[in-house]
Amino acid sequence: MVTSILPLRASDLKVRKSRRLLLDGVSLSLSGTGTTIVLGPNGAGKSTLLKTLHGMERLAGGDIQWALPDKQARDRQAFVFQTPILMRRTVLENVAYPLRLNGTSRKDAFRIATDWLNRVHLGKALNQRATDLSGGERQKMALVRALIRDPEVLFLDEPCANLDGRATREIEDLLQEVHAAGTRLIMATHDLGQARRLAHDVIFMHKGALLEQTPATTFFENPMTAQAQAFLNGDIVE
Ligand SMILES: Nc1ncnc2c1ncn2[C@@H]1O[C@H](COP(=O)(O)OP(=O)(O)OP(=O)(O)O)[C@@H](O)[C@H]1O
Repeated sequence: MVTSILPLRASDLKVRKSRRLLLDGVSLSLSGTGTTIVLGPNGAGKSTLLKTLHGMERLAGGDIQWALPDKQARDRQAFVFQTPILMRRTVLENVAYPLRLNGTSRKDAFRIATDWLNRVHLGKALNQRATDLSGGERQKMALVRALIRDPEVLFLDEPCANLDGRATREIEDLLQEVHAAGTRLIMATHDLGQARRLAHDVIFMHKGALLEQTPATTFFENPMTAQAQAFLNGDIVE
């Protein structure tokens, strides 16, 4: 019996907005293990790629196939945005929300949410309004809200942008833990140091095209394309 939504196979994806192709024929496959980091210069299409794979963008062409039917695949994925979406409720209610939607009782949802919040040292903030949290706290809250239904695949779009070193480290530690527990991570970042710390393989995007998908060591030591070499050198990538 097939129980995993992976592998994911995407072929010739095209996404068009305002007559511009934001994804231009992207094909890739993601198997069951590892952490994939999506790199590329500003505007390369990293966010668009993640949102497209998660089913948030309308395809102008191409095809996305999960190993299980779409409904099951959707239920077993989560997405963390660069700027967390906050409900005007308490931290506890925010984190418990996906479980409540799922039909979990209020008592059980609050208990599980409390455990998760303690795990990221937000136990003292349970009853605060989410909107009163700092940037790092908001992102930790968004991350545990995404994790609370134990997704098999977690997409993250620049989750540590604008965070200080300590908050970044806490989030990376949690990501390492959930990866070790079996969650497949696919994450865009601007931070090359973070990419080196977390990546098992790298997708390199440029102008809406996927130029490389290789193991991280190959990418960092021996990138194939001139654009990736320039990017790694800190040059302007044209
Ligand atoms: N709704 C839209 N309409 C038109 N163009 C858009 C739209 N959304 C994004 N774009 C453009 O599509 C391109 C790809 O955007 P995307 O956010 O996917 O890139 P990115 O690699 O994540 O960039 P960044 O690193 O700056 O976050 C950019 O040039 C962006 O300006």
